[in-house]
Amino acid sequence: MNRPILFRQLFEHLSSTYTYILGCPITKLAVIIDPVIETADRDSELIKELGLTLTYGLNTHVHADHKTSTGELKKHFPKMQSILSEKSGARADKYVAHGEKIKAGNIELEARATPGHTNGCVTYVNHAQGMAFTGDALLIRKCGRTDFQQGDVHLLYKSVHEQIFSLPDDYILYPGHDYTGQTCTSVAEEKKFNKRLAKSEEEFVQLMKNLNLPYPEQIEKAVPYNMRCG
Ligand SMILES: N[C@@H](CCC(=O)N[C@@H](CSS)C(=O)NCC(=O)O)C(=O)O
Repeated sequence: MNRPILFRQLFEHLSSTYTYILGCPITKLAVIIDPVIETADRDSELIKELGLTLTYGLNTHVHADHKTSTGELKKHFPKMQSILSEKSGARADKYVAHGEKIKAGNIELEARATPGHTNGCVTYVNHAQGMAFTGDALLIRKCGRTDFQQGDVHLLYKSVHEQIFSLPDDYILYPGHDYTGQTCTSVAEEKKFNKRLAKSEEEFVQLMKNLNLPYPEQIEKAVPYNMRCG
């Protein structure tokens, strides 16, 4: 019998960020996706309680709204390597290219480049469990903004349609944030109900131009920190 993977979805309330832990039940090797500095102690304690050893700390992109805790987590798990897209232009221990696979025991994540929110955004797909971690490329019923960090509205539309909406309808999508209390969605739901991306490209571009969102509160500290944090 195939034993299920260990999986946790964790929330950091200052930036409304989701952090994910995926662990192999046999080898006890694990990865963490988008960990936040404020919750580094909570996350490392949980990983230890679950008997896991972190091998990789993945940032889906260079975050603008919070500091990553991959640097902090390396103090608890010295063998852990931080990972970012090769297109991120930031410091990391290892860089991933589109199509590359990240493995930790029986956990396998396919890196799919989904630029547009930033140029180094990656969606990680776990085909065995039918899950994808979209970072800020796709949020539940909406998507990441495109007004800073090399944001590109046309590229985001293409990324989501070609790399996320092309996944099987029943794959569960786990976002980088949610501001309304929701936790996950599915490819079928987002293709039908996403208020931005279920529209034509022209409508999407107009809508994104008129979002008028204030900049994230931590942007000035977070971006330079995340650019140099390995
Ligand atoms: N108020 C938050 C920032 C909210 C925000 O801008 N979120 C980003 C993702 S983090 S850079 C985004 O793309 N939002 C899209 C949207 O439509 O909400 C803070 O100050 O941290």
